[in-house]
Amino acid sequence: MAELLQHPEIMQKACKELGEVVGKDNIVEKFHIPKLHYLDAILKETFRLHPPAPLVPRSPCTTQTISEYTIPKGSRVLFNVWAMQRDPEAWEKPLEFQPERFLLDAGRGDFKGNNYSFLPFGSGRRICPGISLAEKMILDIVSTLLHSFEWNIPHGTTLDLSERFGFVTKMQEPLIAIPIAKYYSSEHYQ
Ligand code: HEM
Repeated sequence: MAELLQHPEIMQKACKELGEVVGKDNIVEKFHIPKLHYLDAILKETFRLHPPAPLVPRSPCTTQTISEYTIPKGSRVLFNVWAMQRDPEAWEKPLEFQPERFLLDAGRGDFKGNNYSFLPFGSGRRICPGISLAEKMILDIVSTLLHSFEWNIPHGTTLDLSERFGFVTKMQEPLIAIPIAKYYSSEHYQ
């Protein structure tokens, strides 16, 4: 939501897609979600720039040598997914919020951990088992928020997208956004 408020043109495109797929005075339902390709690209771009779990831990069960590094058995290794997903060698204009990059190359947004420059849910045998639940819930919630309300930040304020680094990434300052009802009928909000 913060990135969308920062990029009104992207928010507008997402709302246009919702208007076409869901219809102006209908509520979002489960069968609409797989048709929301642009919103899905927004979710992937958000996970790329702001992975909720920025460090993925591993511990080798035997001593391993990778390039000139020896990693002793049992040591704690943290994969910095946050940095990997902003690597300029893997991503064009890595610091820009551009959902289109996932529309042009759908394989890049694979959550299964096969693409080592995009690992928001980890990879391998300890990969997150909640991927499909998380993806469905977030798309369900964000699509409903966008389709039901127009969003603005409070007058005279600016958005601060800086993050608090930790086990789970959070915004440094909580997002404050003001909803304005979009539907004519109040039934939709009950
Ligand atoms: C935005 C949503 C979520 C994100 C970004 C996320 C991310 C992650 C990541 C990065 C890992 C570590 C994977 C690895 O070590 O390779 C993980 C592990 C795990 N996640 Fe999630 N997760 C999310 C939601 C969920 C949900 C909804 C559930 C359960 C309903 C869940 C259950 C788990 C469990 C049980 C593990 C540990 C798996 C293991 O160690 O074998 N996660 N998650």
